[in-house]
Amino acid sequence: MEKPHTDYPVDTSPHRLAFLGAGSMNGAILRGILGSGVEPSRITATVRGTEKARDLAADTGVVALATSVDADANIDAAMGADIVFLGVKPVGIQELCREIAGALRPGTVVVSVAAAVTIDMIERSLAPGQPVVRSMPNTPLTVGRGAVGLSGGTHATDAQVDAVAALFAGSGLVRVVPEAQLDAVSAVSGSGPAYAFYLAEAMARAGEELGLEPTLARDLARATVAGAGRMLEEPGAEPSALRRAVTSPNGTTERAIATFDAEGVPDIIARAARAAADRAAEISRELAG
Ligand SMILES: NC(=O)C1=CN([C@@H]2O[C@H](COP(=O)(O)OP(=O)(O)OC[C@H]3O[C@@H](n4cnc5c(N)ncnc54)[C@H](OP(=O)(O)O)[C@@H]3O)[C@@H](O)[C@H]2O)C=CC1
Ligand SMILES: O=C(O)[C@@H]1CCC=N1
Repeated sequence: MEKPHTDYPVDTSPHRLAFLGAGSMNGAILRGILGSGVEPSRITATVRGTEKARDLAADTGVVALATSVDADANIDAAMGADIVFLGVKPVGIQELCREIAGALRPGTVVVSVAAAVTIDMIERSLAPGQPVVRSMPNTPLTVGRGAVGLSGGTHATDAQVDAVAALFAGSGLVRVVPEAQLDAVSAVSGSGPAYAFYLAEAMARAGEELGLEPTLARDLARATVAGAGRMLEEPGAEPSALRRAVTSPNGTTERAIATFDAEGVPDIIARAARAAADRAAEISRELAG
């Protein structure tokens, strides 16, 4: 797989990894890491359902355990691991931490991918001194095109944060940020793939309204959003310059962009991102009780 832009060397060390919860997000991280060349034999994953565990093992080659039939699955997976990725919903993170706390070695790094669960909440649910990294990844990691913000906890050394960054680096852009910025990262890149897919959905509907066959409208929209995204990966690519290159003076695109501007689309996007960040803060308050 072609390597995305990153400032971190890609991990080549023989860490053993555990993915506790392997749904949309942890599943995407797992597949991205495998795509960057990490051996499946280094990875144990857990899910609740047996069928999901079977499918995951068949699809990826990792060991996949189901908590519904093996009550100790999370403990068994965490016990041998150097780095443990917590990939359950925010409301389940602290309980999962308490479940595995006694199985972790002092040097095992616990990486949360959950929105809104603070480092403090995670550290308080683990043994004192356990290294924690809080991350905000996104699902394009699965195709090696992710974006990840991460922050080290109180007991995580720079080397441990770098080791986690290096794991992500094989499948996406990685930036270490202050924890206070992670809700903003979530609002831009964590949720961001959904915004791009939403645009593709809306463009397809617009094509249909203009008389295109539904399949044609969907294919055109999909190819266009994917193609535009690919252009943004070229060295030195600037969204505004690429947009201007499509926009002929007094042409068709100019009329479309003027409509977006007149309808306040940039403001709507800013308000949507603000709503996402506010929701993260709200979930943090709910979890803190
Ligand atoms: N989806 C996204 O784009 C992003 C998600 N996140 C974060 O990722 C986390 C997971 O979200 P997402 O992947 O969307 O959710 P999913 O529901 O897709 O995945 C959750 C996974 O956790 C498993 N699971 C639930 N409880 C347990 C348990 N006690 N032990 C082991 N496995 C368990 C589920 O198993 P089963 O499948 O068998 O039910 C499932 O595989 C959330 O905290 C979210 O904030 C962060 C950034 C982006
Ligand atoms: O929607 C959510 O809560 C998660 C966090 C960012 C993307 N998905």
